[in-house]
Formats: sequence, C-alpha cells, structure tokens
Amino acid sequence: MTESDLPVVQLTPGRWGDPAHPVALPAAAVDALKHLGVQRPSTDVRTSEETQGAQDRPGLTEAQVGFLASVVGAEYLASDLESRWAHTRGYSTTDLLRFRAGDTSGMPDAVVYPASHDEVAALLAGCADHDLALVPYSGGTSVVGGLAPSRRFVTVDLRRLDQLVELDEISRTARLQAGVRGPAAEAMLAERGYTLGHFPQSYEGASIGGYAAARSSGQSSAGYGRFDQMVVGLTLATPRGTVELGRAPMSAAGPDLRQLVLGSEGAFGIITSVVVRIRPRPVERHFEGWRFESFDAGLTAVRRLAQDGPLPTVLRLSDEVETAVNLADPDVLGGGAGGVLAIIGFDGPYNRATADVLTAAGGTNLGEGPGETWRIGRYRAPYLRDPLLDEGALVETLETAAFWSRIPALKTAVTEAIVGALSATPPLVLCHISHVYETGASLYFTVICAQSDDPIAQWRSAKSAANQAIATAGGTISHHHGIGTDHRDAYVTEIGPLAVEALQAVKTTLDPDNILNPGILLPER
Ligand SMILES: Cc1cc2nc3c(=O)[nH]c(=O)nc-3n(C[C@H](O)[C@H](O)[C@H](O)COP(=O)(O)OP(=O)(O)OC[C@H]3O[C@@H](n4cnc5c(N)ncnc54)[C@H](O)[C@@H]3O)c2cc1C
Repeated sequence: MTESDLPVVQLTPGRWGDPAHPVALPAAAVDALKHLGVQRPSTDVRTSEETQGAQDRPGLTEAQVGFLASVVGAEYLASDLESRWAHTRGYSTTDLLRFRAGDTSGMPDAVVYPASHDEVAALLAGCADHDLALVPYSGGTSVVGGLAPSRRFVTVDLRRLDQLVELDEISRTARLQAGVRGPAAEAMLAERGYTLGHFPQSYEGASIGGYAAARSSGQSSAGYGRFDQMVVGLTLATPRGTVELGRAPMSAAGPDLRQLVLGSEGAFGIITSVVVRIRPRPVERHFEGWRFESFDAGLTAVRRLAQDGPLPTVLRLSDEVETAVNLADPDVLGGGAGGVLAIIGFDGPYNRATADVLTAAGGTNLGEGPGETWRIGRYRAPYLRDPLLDEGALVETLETAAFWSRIPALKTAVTEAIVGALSATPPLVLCHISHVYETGASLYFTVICAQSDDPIAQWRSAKSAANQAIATAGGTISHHHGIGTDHRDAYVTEIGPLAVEALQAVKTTLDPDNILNPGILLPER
C-alpha cells in the first residue's frame, strides 16, 4: 500500500484521525505511564482559559449574512453551532485540551464554503465594507494557533476547491486547487502516473493550500524537498485583487514573490491554487532500519549523506530516548544493546552507495523489518495522542532547525529547558531528525509527562522555556509547523523590528483593512 491508496479522512473535531479506526494504547504503554506518575484524570473538563459562552455572543448581522450568502449561496453559508464548533482552532495539544473543556473562545461566527477563485476574491473584496474578518481554512490541521485570530471572524473553508486543474506532462507540473487534501492530490496524480511526494504526518487531513501557506515539510523531504521547494507558481486572492506568480521555474526578475507568499499563513491573501512540480510515480520503494551506537554517531552519518550524498528519499534518525520508547521490539537493535535507530527509504531502486556511507560511518544494517514497520505505522502514531490524553498524560511536539554545527548544543539546550520547566512532572523528551540539508537539519521533539491540574498552563511554561532555549542556541522558532499565534512573539523577536515593519507594509498594501487572519503570523497593527 502506498500513500495514493490512503483515503481522505474526515477529521472529527477535537480528536485526531479517522474515527472509524481508533488506535488503542498498548498495555505496555499504559504501564510505562505509571512510571511517569500519570493518573487518569477524574474529569477531562479542565482549563485555565476563560470559557466564553458561544451562545452569549451576538451573531452576524442581517447585512453580513446577506453579503456572505450573496457570494457563496445561502446553502454554502453555515452558522449552526456544529459547523462553527468543527472549525474551532486546530489540532495542537492545547487545542485538544480546550476542545475537551468546551472552550468556545476560538469559534468562528460562521463558515463559508466558496467554490471558486472568483468567489474567494469576491468575499475578500466585500468583507471590509461589512466589517468581517476572515480566516482561510484548508485542512484545519494547524498546530500553532493558525486558525484562531485575535478578533471575531468568519471561516473560509476551501474544501470545494478540490480540483486538479491541469497537468503539464512536458514540464512535469500540475495546478492543484487549495482545498485538495493530501491523499486526494496523490490519487489524482497517480491516475496519470505521477506523484507529488509530499507526505507530512498530517497527510490524512491537511491540504494543498495549508501546505503552501505554512511551508509544510513531509517525511520524504530528503528526496522531494519541502513543500515550498515543490511550488513553482501560485494564485493569491487578496482584498485588493489577484496576484499571479510563477511565470517560469526560475527568474531573475526581482525578488521571488512566491517565497513571500509561501509561509504567509493567510496574512496577505488566500492562495486559491498552486502549481507544483510533479515526478513519475516510483515503481519500487525500499525502506530499511540502521543501528548506530549513539545519536551523535548517527548524526555524523546523516550529515555525511546530506552533504556528500547520495541522499535517500527518506532519512530519519531517532535519539536514544525515542528509539527506546518507539521500538515495539527492543531486540531489533541487537539483543537490547542500546543504540539508536535510523530509517532510510528509497522511491525507486535501492542505492547501495547510500548504504556504504552509513556502514563507513559505523552503522549496522537491520534490514527491511524496522523500515517497513515505520512506513506502515507512521500515520497511526499521532492517533496515540488522544488515548494518552485520556489516560492523563500530557503529550505534545515542537520542532526547530539550525546549522549542523549548532545541532548538538541546540538539542541539549531544548531538552534541558523542557525537563527544567516540567520538573514537577518529570518528562520523557524524545527527539529525531527527519529533514536534512547540506548546511543543517531540523530537530523534532516529543514530550510526554503526567498532566498537572492545569495542563494548558503546564505546556505553556514548557514551550516558553523551549522557545527561549531555541533562540539562545541559534535555532529558528519553526522549521515546518509555522508561526500562527503561538509562535508570533518569538518570530517577531527572531526577525527583528525592521523586518516586521517590512512585512506589515506588505500586509497593509494587500490587506489595508486587516481583515485577513488578524493577529496570525504578525501582531495586529
Ligand atoms: C497530527 C499532526 C501531524 C502533523 N505533521 C506535520 C508534518 O509532518 N509536517 C508538517 O509540515 N506539518 C505537520 N503538521 C502541521 C500541519 O498539518 C501543517 O502545518 C499543514 O501544512 C497545515 O495544512 P492545513 O491544510 O491543515 O492548513 P490549515 O490548518 O487549514 O491552515 C494553516 C494556516 O494557513 C492558513 N491557510 C490555510 N489555507 C490557506 C490558503 N489557501 N491560503 C492562505 N492561507 C491559508 C490558515 O488560516 C492557517 O493560518 C501536523 C499536524 C498534526 C495535527
């Protein structure tokens, strides 16, 4: 089975994954949680946030409803509680905890479902006159508060923009509309013999527009690149008109404005379609596991491949803690002798030269077993978060990137910051590398500990300590989750006031009335 065989999953609000296929915690994991002091919560309705009664707020005015319905049609305007609740925030752990607590503070006043670029453009053109703020919503899988603006708003759900518009076999490009979900994109391309090769762990729910807006990175990034590297063109609807970008694959005609839109998280406009580079579907794929004595040894090997090649399509290295926690069968590494697990994968023929580099760097080939186990299980792993929360564990992830020379110190600093901030509930901190470049890599951390009485405040303090450590140790606040509202202040510090002012100027030009994603990516003016 490959990614193009996977279905689009209709995510349920407040719980990740396909409700028809829940994943239960293995008994060993429940036992392990006891060692962390995890106890089933007496009630799952706990939050430090003010719960704002959804019903207490005044709804949209007649004029606002009339305007929205006139653009999308009355049947594609939803203001019932269920639709609004289903579009409330995204899928970070704090989002899920707020959801469990019935916290409606990030709920839209209505949801509209435009069917075309023109309808999106018409919404944007008229919203300022009707005093409406808008939030674009592609798959709704943001984990950084990217769907929770600082003002009341209407959600623009792009699911009806679900077409493969054109495929240029000579140039190997495809134009996909923003609301095409990951599996639907792969299935449509597979019918024509192509693949996009973009497989984030949120693949079942995330969409093309969100990938572009948040600069997503998938698990085959070593072979296919990050999503922004796949985009050669895009169409952006803004309150002041439409911007078409990408006349040629590369251009020296001034700065690359595509890169200004990629990662703009709905602050400058709504991306209605993107033109992506596509590749022929691989006829064969190979995945295998490798053992290294330590994370540091594996890091040297992974860096060699990133810098001197040949790179596989998938390249992933777990640290000691992640290896120990994730391996169902510790003997896979050779009689419980410790060490760390690396996964390599090839879309296409197996490349022995890659294996030779790993062997020369001290790696031991564990064969296809661990590679296939990882390949098959990788979309199921996030399903474990909800049962872990049910049991009373706090589990969340964070990520960063840095130059190779800073990676070891950055990893230590972030781990120590999290452990220090969560000393009352000693955590497990797992780490892996799965996106590499010639000059550096991304570090991805998973944190598991017992929930305190106020898990939202508990995570906020751990995240704030981690953010500080990232800044001090020379990392970036995000490699692929983006900024949203959660990382906004750290982002402002990272890029500095002049750069913020420049971005604000772009926003003022394209969105003069600040109707798009207010407070997301950039502070409100
Ligand atoms: C379980 C899980 C696993 C994840 N794994 C990964 C991973 O492996 N790699 C990774 O990169 N990310 C991952 N993410 C984060 C998330 O899936 C990505 O950020 C993804 O790119 C978001 O896509 P989306 O379609 O869901 O966007 P949304 O959540 O709908 O939107 C994200 C942001 O972009 C804005 N936006 C959405 N559509 C548009 C548009 N068309 N034009 C302009 N702005 C828009 C939104 O307003 C919001 O601010 C994961 C999330 C979860 C919950």
